[in-house]
Amino acid sequence: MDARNCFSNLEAWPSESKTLLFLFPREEFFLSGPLSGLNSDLSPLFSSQHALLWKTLDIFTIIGDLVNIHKNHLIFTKLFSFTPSFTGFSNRPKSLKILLNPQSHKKEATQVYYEKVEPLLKIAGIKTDVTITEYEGHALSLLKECELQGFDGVVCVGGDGSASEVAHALLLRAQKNAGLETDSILTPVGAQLPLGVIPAGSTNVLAHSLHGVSHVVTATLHIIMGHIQPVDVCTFSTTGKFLRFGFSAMFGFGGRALAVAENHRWMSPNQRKDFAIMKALAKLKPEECEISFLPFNSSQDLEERRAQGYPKSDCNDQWQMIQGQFLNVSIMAIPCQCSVAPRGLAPNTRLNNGSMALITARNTSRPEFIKHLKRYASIKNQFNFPFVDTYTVEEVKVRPRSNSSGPHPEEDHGPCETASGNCFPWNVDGDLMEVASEVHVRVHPRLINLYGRSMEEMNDSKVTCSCL
Ligand SMILES: Nc1ncnc2c1ncn2[C@@H]1O[C@H](COP(=O)(O)OP(=O)(O)OP(=O)(O)O)[C@@H](O)[C@H]1O
Repeated sequence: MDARNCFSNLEAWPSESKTLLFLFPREEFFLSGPLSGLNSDLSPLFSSQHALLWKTLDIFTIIGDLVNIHKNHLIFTKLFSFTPSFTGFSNRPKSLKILLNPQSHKKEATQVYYEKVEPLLKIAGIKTDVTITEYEGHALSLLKECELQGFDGVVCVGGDGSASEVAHALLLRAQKNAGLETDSILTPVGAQLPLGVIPAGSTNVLAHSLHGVSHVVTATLHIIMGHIQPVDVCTFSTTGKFLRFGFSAMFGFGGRALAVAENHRWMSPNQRKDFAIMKALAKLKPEECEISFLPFNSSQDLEERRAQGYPKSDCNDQWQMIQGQFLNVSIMAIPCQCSVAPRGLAPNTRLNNGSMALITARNTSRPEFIKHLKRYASIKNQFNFPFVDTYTVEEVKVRPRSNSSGPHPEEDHGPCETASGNCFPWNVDGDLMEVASEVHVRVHPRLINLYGRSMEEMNDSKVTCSCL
């Protein structure tokens, strides 16, 4: 029903204060009229953010004198109160642990939090405990030990690297709490607390994939409403040793470009990103490797598969293998949407379908590879190239055949040198992971709950309106 139809009967109402409960999924409405008696805390809602708030909140209560409805405007003579109604939102948090990376992107996370996020959390009556991280890995070490009893969720304000570090830390903590060995994690247990992601980084792939947009207020409102979205997570291990949890990874071009960027941290984030891509393209080289993968068996119900126990590494007969020279290998459990790839780096995967996209780009000419990269920004199919293959998988093993094809270790975009020999750069959620040998990636369905709602669910929901 059109939300405006709900109001057609209201003209007959006596002109006194009313309490109205409306359900307007994704409708855009504006309030206007003197806001007399309105709690001053609420005023930010009616300034620059109000249109967005109305679009995003599903249910809210208005107490005031409604005198007219004109197009999308609800006109009040008085407005005493305006509060989101949380009836039925059982996951709505009351207390949150906030981890804020002040160094993300152009160092704007602190301002973003205190100007845009905190006022909304305050209005919603949510208590917060903020830690501003002081160094890389601070969130991880803090979440190992800190008391989380009494918190309903953890929120990360930062970019993908920070969000991934916090997700990794929450999952590691869950394994320890469950008494599980963390040296080699085969069947991990899920994180105990949901994670909210406030985008304040340079790419914000996780927030974009969750909300369809990288938008601070939208992300905050999902947290306030307690919208929970289960999300698949990958484990990365090498020679049987667990390395980390993560959502996506790139090997080859994607790993090398990140390694260059990390070596030029002194540049501004945008400059660094452009420089790294240009340099990695200029020195484009294929990696000789063997990739084995276990195709996703979608015919089996997820629950059934979980009950059978994960992973299925022992089903050796199902494994497939490809080998040769690859310019890039992407392994993604989430769509990885971002401004340069609005449909996603892996548009065919979903947040929680229990599978990963394996996308391989074999060796080709530089212009052809660039054409493929440019397609990510367009509406054309980025995979429609003879050298690109896509697979839907549950597990992948990437084994670089030798280090000889890579450039000299002194160059900052090739295999790096460690005490144990050369190693290869991987880009895991925007973080550099350097590994000398085979990397084994497994997907674990719905291992973590994130605050948000998948785009498919939002698009599927029916527009309803109920007036009480
Ligand atoms: N105070 C700090 N100083 C330096 N590094 C930090 C600090 N706090 C956190 N970090 C680290 O900074 C890394 C990158 O941060 P983050 O991902 O938030 O920003 P970004 O790289 O700008 O964004 P994106 O990953 O979206 O491109 C994270 O891995 C995190 O561990």
